[in-house]
Amino acid sequence: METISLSYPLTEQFIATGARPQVLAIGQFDGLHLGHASVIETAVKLADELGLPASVMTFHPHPKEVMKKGDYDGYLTPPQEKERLLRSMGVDYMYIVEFNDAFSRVSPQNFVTGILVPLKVHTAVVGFDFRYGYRGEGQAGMLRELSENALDVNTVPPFLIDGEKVSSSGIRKALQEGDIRLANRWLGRSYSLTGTVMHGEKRGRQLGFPTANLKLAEHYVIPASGVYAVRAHHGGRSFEGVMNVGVKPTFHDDAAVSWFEVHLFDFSGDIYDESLSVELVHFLREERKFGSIDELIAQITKDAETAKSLLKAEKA
Ligand SMILES: Cc1cc2nc3c(=O)[nH]c(=O)nc-3n(C[C@H](O)[C@H](O)[C@H](O)COP(=O)(O)O)c2cc1C
Ligand SMILES: Nc1ncnc2c1ncn2[C@@H]1O[C@H](COP(=O)(O)OP(=O)(O)OP(=O)(O)O)[C@@H](O)[C@H]1O
Repeated sequence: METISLSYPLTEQFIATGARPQVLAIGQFDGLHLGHASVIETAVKLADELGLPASVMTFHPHPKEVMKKGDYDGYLTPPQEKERLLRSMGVDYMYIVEFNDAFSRVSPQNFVTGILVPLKVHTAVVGFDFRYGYRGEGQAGMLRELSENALDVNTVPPFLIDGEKVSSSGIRKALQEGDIRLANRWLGRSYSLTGTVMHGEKRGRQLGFPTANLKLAEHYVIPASGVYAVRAHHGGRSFEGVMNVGVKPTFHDDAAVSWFEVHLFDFSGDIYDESLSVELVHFLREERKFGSIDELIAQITKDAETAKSLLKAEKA
């Protein structure tokens, strides 16, 4: 897969060299959840049938971040993760269109005549509720007409689970409320955070539970504080473990910033400054203030046992 950064208006040089008949899925696609997968899989299948490349167009930064909408709270899948997932779905080209104030004012007509037509899009694949252009005034059904029949449109019906439309906003809400089960079900995989291992407060080792403190690599949607059973990936190897997301109230009265501390089972070694990805598989409990260190140790010992049995049950 090739990743191509674009900004509006497209340059003459890009139009001359980069445009090709293609099947293009368009959307924000933050999270690449099961609803997004149904749109992208439709594009990949259609491209295959037509013998054309399959491409995906997405926008960065997140429009809600640029528009300073109050409810913007980070990425479910920052660009690098989106790239990795799209590659694994068989996409040939990923276009990342720069989203800024000026782009937010481009009309639906200009989005079509200034981007889709010069890109030589053969078929645009979009979800039933896809909106584009200034104030989201453009609808899926208008794409063909706005292009003067230069492109076809394939509109994908809603992907529902238990009668509800799978959506990025639903996943954000579930993560923030500690409903990791629903978030993971809608994502079709476990929510994952990637970061660099930093020095912590050096207390973990004394507790008998050394922890890798994660400095998140991107502005992620932060899941609810509490303890999670996790699967972690480091340098091509995978480990199971437990993670605490929170402020460590047993030791701090007024901490404002969350820590992401992972204790990996069956691991010893120095991984400071290295990259670690952590999949949040189950929510175990809320973070608590313990009256003594012994009580905290006893609870973490129980957390580790619970995590091991839940993760084992999952593999069976
Ligand atoms: C599985 C797990 C659960 C934890 N639960 C809590 C908790 O409920 N309350 C709390 O104050 N700290 C909790 N902690 C955080 C520990 O206090 C922390 O790991 C310890 O302070 C060591 O971190 P440090 O070396 O950065 O100080 C938990 C840590 C882990 C690994
Ligand atoms: N559940 C779904 N079923 C079918 N298509 C979907 C679904 N969710 C999103 N899409 C489509 O995928 C593309 C990307 O959508 P977008 O990222 O805005 O979706 P979303 O998950 O509903 O986001 P949000 O919750 O922030 O509105 C759009 O074309 C949209 O119509």
